[in-house]
Amino acid sequence: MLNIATHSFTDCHALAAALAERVAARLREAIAVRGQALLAVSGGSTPKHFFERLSHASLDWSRVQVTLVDERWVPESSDRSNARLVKSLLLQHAAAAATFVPLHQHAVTPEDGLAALNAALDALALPFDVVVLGMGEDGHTASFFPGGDRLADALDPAGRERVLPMRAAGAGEPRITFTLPVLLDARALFLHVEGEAKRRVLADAQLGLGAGRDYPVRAVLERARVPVSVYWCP
Ligand SMILES: O=C(O)[C@H](O)[C@@H](O)[C@H](O)[C@H](O)COP(=O)(O)O
Repeated sequence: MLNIATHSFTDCHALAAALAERVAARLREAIAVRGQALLAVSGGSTPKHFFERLSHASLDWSRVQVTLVDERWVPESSDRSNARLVKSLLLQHAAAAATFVPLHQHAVTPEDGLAALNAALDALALPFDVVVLGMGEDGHTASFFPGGDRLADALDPAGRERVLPMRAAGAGEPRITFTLPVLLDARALFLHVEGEAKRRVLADAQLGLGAGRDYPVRAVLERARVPVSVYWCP
């Protein structure tokens, strides 16, 4: 039995507001208990309204570290950069006081940048308090792409790496991604999915039927130790 709580909205702005409030509450709780909070967000197009709402949340952002679940290996000057997205939409207003830990390093390939990235990640107070995942219509989440060259390593329950490079036909540029064990250590897991096509993909992944059995997102749903809160709107 999968541990999933689904929150459906008819209006995506209402979803963004509700998700931002839930995430903010978890960050406040972490600050109250541990004096700091660690948030990992996804990039792509889905989280834009959510980022805008969360950027106004009233909490002590100076105690919050923000990073990405995964990143495209492009400089911040690229429109494809998730860091650029987070900086422009999330790290503004109240959230401008947060500390951002980017994944992309000044190196040509993710492999070349791995040592520098691992050194930078030592600053993170893992485990994550909150992880917000997205999902693609091919069933990928984070950079766990179907057919990804390091997919098995990234999903390996016994894997020791915090991050791994990933290349896949559907990924565009090379990626860097937190591995599944690190993401599943999170104290709270959210999956933000919008649109009818993705609803069907997620339903197939939940049922584990046909193609759904092999969708990488199913590994998250199956192995999560905390409930996965799915936030969906059409
Ligand atoms: O960098 C990325 O692409 C992401 O972090 C990725 O995992 C994303 O969440 C999905 O691809 C959904 O992307 P959209 O929101 O653009 O559909």
